Amino acid sequence: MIKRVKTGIPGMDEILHGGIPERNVVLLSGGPGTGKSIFSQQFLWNGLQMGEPGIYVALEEHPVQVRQNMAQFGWDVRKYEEEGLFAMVDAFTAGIGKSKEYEKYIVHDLTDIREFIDVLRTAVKDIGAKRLVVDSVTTLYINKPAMARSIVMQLKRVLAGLGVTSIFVSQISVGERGFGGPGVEHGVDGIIRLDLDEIDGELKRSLIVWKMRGTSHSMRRHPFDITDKGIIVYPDKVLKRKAVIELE
Ligand SMILES: Nc1ncnc2c1ncn2[C@@H]1O[C@H](COP(=O)(O)OP(=O)(O)OP(=O)(O)O)[C@@H](O)[C@H]1O
Repeated sequence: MIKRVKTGIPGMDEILHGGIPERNVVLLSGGPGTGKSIFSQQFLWNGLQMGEPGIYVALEEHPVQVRQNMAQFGWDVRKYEEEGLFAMVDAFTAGIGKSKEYEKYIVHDLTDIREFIDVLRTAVKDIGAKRLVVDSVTTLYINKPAMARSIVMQLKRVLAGLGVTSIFVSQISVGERGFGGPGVEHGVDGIIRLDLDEIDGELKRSLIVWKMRGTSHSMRRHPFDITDKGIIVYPDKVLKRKAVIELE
């Protein structure tokens, strides 16, 4: 029996037939505002509630902002940071400004993937992390798409080797069909895609598990909502992009 890591996101583990197989690297792909950051923060918060330490690698937003955003959903990570069960990796400020005074883990040069990996490895070992989120992995290779696969594979080797289950956030454009480029898509162990579609004059959220090595999973497109408590997925409903169908 493979071990699974429960996302704890209502409805999501049913779609994954129990959870994400341990050590998988999952690409969480979607356009702007589709809920990628909230999904991955909820994954880490739920891990903390289950006694699994986690790491959030912030490349898109200031770590202070990330903590604030999480607290809005009731996910106040500061206590866990003090207890050494949660770590924020600041890959946003490059250590410029006040950050260097209170951030413990800082990546100074994003073009140096070795430094990036070293900081992650140190953080994982320090807190005994079981879960890790890179938000977003796209930022690491936005200016060098030819390096995308190599960067993702290096990260995957190190993280899986350390026993961590990871979510890599992948940013795509509105209407883009893929998930972040062929090199990356084939390299990762799983792909979950979040979508936002205008249907009858209203934006509807849905997600689909496109692949997940090590397990069967729902092959349907499921609607989901974002609420004050985070994401809720509806495993008994299917979004046909024209209408929501209730399953028996
Ligand atoms: N409390 C809330 N209740 C309902 N919806 C919310 C709430 N807070 C945020 N949202 C929705 O979540 C969206 C932002 O989600 P998130 O930051 O996870 O997106 P993202 O996919 O990471 O986007 P980007 O790639 O642009 O950073 C907002 O646009 C809003 O629609």
